Amino acid sequence: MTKKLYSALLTSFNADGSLNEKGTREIVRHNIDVNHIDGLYVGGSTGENFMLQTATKKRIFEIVKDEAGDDCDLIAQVGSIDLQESKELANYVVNDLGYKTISAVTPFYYNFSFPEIKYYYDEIVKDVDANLIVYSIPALTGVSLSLDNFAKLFENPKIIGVKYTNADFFLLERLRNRFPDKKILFGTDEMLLPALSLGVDGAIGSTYNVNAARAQSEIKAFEAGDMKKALDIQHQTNDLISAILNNGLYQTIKLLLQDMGVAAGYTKEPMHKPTPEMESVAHDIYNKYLKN
Ligand SMILES: CC(=O)N[C@@H]([C@@H](O)[C@H](O)[C@H](O)CO)[C@@H](O)CC(=O)C(=O)O
Repeated sequence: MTKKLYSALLTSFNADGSLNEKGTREIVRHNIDVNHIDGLYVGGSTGENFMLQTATKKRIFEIVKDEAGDDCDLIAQVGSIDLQESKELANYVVNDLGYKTISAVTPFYYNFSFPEIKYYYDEIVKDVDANLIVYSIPALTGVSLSLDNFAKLFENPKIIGVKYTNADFFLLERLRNRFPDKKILFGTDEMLLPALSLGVDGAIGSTYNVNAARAQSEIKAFEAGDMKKALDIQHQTNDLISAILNNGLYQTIKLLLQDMGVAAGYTKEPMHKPTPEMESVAHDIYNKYLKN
């Protein structure tokens, strides 16, 4: 399989919202030992990163690096609307922990100009010996980068690609066509097959924590030219994802991991803890789509 599959790593929290180190380590191990994942995207949306204090973010990066070692590729998402925090996190994960690749979400909330966004990225990566992958997720940040915006960001040789979580497949095709040597990792699990057909280098997503086997089979079928099999698998995957989304995304993935024997813990407030109904639905989803 030449296309790489990364899990957007979940973080395990205790009922009181504190970090559950043991559970987070179990999620890492499950991805490596059971999912045979190519890599982990640490500190992203799925890790509930944007609700965490700097010290907690640092502890998670440290735990994951300690647990994973060199067993899989690691990308540390250090983006923040506090540029100083992003630079502090970049310096910590690269110089203290040994991460080789960092990522940063487009700065959001204050409607930054593109020159301010370019400054943000160049500042984050300039003082560390690492490469950076832009994290573009317009639906959640409200920041849509144009093809020319990407071209300007990519002028920095340390900015090696993009985690593209966007339904705009025309822009995706234009990016692939114009930047054949930049890494494009696709972030919408429901649309993996169309993204593969446009030539992405791989995928990063939340549902791969529990559905990596199907995604790997889909990629293998695609690479073997069996589009019918690949589409059949995408249909199965999207039945699963629809059920997960309808039941509560991160809560349900954590409940599914618990059915797999992984202490995935709770989500962080204000996200609600699962209700008995959600727990029952998650068990049904596991039994229907994931039980071996
Ligand atoms: C908002 C969100 O969670 N997006 C996911 C997807 O994997 C998404 O959960 C999946 O496609 C189901 O909708 C990823 O793009 C996010 C991601 O990679 C990250 O955690 O940074």
